[in-house]
Amino acid sequence: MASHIILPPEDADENHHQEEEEREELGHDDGERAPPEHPPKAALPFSATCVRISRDSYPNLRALRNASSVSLADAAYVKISEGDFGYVLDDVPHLTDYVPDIPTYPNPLQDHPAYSTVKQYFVNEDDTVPQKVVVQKNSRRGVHFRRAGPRQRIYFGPDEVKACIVTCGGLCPGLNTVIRELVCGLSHMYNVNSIFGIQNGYKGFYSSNYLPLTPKSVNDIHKRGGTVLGTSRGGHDTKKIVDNIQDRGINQVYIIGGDGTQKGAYEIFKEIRKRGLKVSVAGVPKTIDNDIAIIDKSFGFDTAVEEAQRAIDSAHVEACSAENGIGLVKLMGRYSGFIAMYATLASRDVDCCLIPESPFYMDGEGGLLQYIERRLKENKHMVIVVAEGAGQDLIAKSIAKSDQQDASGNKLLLDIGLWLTHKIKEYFKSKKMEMTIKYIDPTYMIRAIPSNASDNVYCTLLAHSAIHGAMAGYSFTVGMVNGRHTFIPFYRVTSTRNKVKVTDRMWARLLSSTNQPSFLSQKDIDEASEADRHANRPPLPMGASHRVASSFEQSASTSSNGES
Ligand SMILES: Nc1ncnc2c1ncn2[C@@H]1O[C@H](COP(=O)(O)OP(=O)(O)OP(=O)(O)O)[C@@H](O)[C@H]1O
Ligand SMILES: O=P(O)(O)OC[C@H]1O[C@](O)(CO)[C@@H](O)[C@@H]1O
Ligand SMILES: [Mg+2]
Repeated sequence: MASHIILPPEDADENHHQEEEEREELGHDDGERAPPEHPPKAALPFSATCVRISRDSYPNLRALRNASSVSLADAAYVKISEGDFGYVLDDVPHLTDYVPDIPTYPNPLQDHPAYSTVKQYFVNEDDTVPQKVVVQKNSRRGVHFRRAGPRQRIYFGPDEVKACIVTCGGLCPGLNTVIRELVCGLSHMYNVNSIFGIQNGYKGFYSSNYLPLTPKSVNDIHKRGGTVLGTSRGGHDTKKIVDNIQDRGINQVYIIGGDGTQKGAYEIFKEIRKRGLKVSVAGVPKTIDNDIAIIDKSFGFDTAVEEAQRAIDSAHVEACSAENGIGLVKLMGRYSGFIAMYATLASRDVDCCLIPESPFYMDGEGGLLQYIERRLKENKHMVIVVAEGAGQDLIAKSIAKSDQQDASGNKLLLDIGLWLTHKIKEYFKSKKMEMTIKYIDPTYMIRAIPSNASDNVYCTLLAHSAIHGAMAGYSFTVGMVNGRHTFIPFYRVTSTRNKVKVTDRMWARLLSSTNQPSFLSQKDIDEASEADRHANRPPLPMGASHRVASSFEQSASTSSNGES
């Protein structure tokens, strides 16, 4: 039988007595809103034995935190189930973990004219999806996530649901499609009529009126770029947000946004759980940079790569039409160069791609300037694609450092495109070599457009999975893992960022397609491998159980969205 492990919360006081421990484990504090008088026993939605690890049975909690990036406070929300042959389920929280005696209802989809004909429409409660699909003969089964999809029984009555939707962070193609499909899906599949839009990001929870949304009012929005709800950075005030959720009787919260937004969603969930509220929180991960951990790909990414082609094509035309012409295109990617890498691979006209994950240098043997000179002498033109986060260390050396941040605390970047243009011009002037450089910065153009056909379908599936999960009482970030939709614990998508691995075959393909130098020394490669190893190490439970820990270690050896 599977065993279910709930790790205890952080507490420095080793002599804390049992009752307080239990209250804390359930996330209660002594704030204004009193927790339920009798903390309920977790009714596990997964057939499992619940093993609560006490301070005695697990004395080395600080070591756990040190060995992994999950804080001990967050460890209270981690749900791990073990099965045979090294099977581990990294489960998501459920309302029954902390709200007692919730009635359940048959899923109305069983009588729905469209869905009831589907054979095996409902997902088996025990279905899970492996994080790692490439295995060897003797591999342990490894880490799994709960499979998304409609459940036979739901935890909200037909007229009970009051849902809200918020979009946060930067724009991304497909935001409006997700909003549309959440509204239409809730209404058409579960007969929910009370749906509200939160305006302008997190701060809209407490500073703006909630916007009533109906299938009619969102009918055409997927054809438009941006978000009809508005978005913003900053303004996340957990207490105020949850006060408003509680005061307005909202019981399903759909949160669309990137890594920062999902961190915010996690904080909201924790506060909701602390207060013992019957509210599901469903995160839909969004980021054009495709840097969200665990998931195969974020929505809007395909559209962005496609749109980037237009800029690269223009750069190529400009470069080919001038004597020693250089076309330079800057694409988005603050910490991860996925858009630049995929746009380069798709285009085949690019001679050099620079990304944040692969350091480069300008001068001397093997440097960028020498490569550009050689390429111009060979081809008479060249195209360079640079991700906005690339080369920031180089700029910082030559320009007085400005450590500015945006409202969410993200570092504001210096313009690598302008800096490169200047450096390249200077170099060829000193060499007295004729050349022309055209710098194209389409950054906002690639994210302000509506999503393409495949992203539209992807957005629909993500929205539907989010709805099914919330109706079934889970709180989670939805995401595709190895081609299957899953419910992923918040802490998993927020604790690391997905990056291009310069030691993987995909980057090697790029180098072979552009013929650019790798700019990497053996030391850089070793450091990159080490960084990959750390970034991939799941933030979990060294020592919670040898079997669990080793399954996590094993899952770390292959990332789901890195290599093909
Ligand atoms: N650690 C955090 N805890 C709580 N809220 C956060 C945290 N980090 C960011 N947020 C909130 O999430 C929202 C969006 O964050 P951010 O601006 O970083 O964008 P994002 O969601 O990462 O999207 P993207 O980077 O793709 O544009 C902001 O309102 C911000 O206040
Ligand atoms: O200028 P804004 O709106 O803050 O957005 C810029 C950032 O947003 C992102 O697109 C992520 O959404 C980054 O690549 C980029 O640096
Ligand atoms: Mg972000």
